[in-house]
Amino acid sequence: MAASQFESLEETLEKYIPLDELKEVRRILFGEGTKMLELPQCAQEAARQRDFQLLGCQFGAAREQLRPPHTIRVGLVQNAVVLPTSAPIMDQIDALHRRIGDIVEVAAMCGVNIVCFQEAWTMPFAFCTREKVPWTEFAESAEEGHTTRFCQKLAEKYNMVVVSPILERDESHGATLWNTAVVVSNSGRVLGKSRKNHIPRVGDFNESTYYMEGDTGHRVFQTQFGRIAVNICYGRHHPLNWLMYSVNSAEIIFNPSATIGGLSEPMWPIEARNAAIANHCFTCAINRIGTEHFESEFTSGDGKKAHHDFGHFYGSSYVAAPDGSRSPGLSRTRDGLLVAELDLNLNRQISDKWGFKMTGRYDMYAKELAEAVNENFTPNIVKE
Ligand SMILES: NC(=O)NCCC(=O)O
Repeated sequence: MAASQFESLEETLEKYIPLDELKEVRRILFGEGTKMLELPQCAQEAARQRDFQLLGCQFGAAREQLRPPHTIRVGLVQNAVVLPTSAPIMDQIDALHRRIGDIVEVAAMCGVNIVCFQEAWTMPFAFCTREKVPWTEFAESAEEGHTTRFCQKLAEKYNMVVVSPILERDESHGATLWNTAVVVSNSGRVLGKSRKNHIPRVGDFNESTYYMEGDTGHRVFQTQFGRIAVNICYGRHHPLNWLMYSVNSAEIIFNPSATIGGLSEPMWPIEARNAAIANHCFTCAINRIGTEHFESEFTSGDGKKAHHDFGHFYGSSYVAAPDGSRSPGLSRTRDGLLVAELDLNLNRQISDKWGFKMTGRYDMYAKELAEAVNENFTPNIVKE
């Protein structure tokens, strides 16, 4: 079966594992913390009509005497591009706006407080081509662009924080390009932006042709619903990147991504989940779906034949919790909305239990790392 047809690991497990063993398999693979979340009938019907998967799950926390539950809902959106990559740029962007508008309306029916879209959601993931034209024309101002205006309308209409990862054009700094997530508050105002810290140089991910490593550090955004941060795609391979958002007190770290089966699929279920465990926070990993075809052939610089596509973006978006549990993944092949209810009290409860923030030797790591980046560093190896 082709990768682009295999629906999901969860579906295969359910199909073939006997019911009495499935419970244990699920406990070991996904942890005990997640329950399915009942979503309104009208939302389910709308998702069916609009042809996307709608999945709900719930992460609880123990009741406390002094703090009320801190329950909020996040929405993770994964989607394929709507029009061919050769269509006029504005038509491609507007078609994606319409698709996302339809999905966000359903997120609102499900009571979502914070929604996050996939990396560079307004465009095909064209960086594999290394062509500047026409792809750089998809770039927009983070503060005043057409897409930010669109997200502001959604945010205000639905009282929802919107995390919108785009290709940014920064006119104030020499019209430079960045891979940026814009965070729009539920008031409709732009709260700020966070740029991708780590730029891939692997396989067909030739993004360094277009933009450089981000300069916004590890900022965290205080929203009405909780403190959030955005670790864009390739940053998920860097445990210290996750750590630094957590050092700045993020309660939820979103990881909008674009990645393909041939490259990263076995790593996908582990990295964001491990980050949730290691940092006592929630993480939300989002990946696009589909196969995007580009008119000009490009090579991967590996001696193999030139080709017109990247391979299959495998979706599988999921939420992971600090206790090690995780939601089921969305489909590998369909557009989808994952609605997850989180009790953010779980973060401190797990921190009190495991104490990684206490047992972590940050002073020692900081000192040794400061030495390691020194020009005269020699590795600390004991030899006979
Ligand atoms: N978009 C992006 O950074 N992809 C790189 C490949 C990966 O991280 O799996």
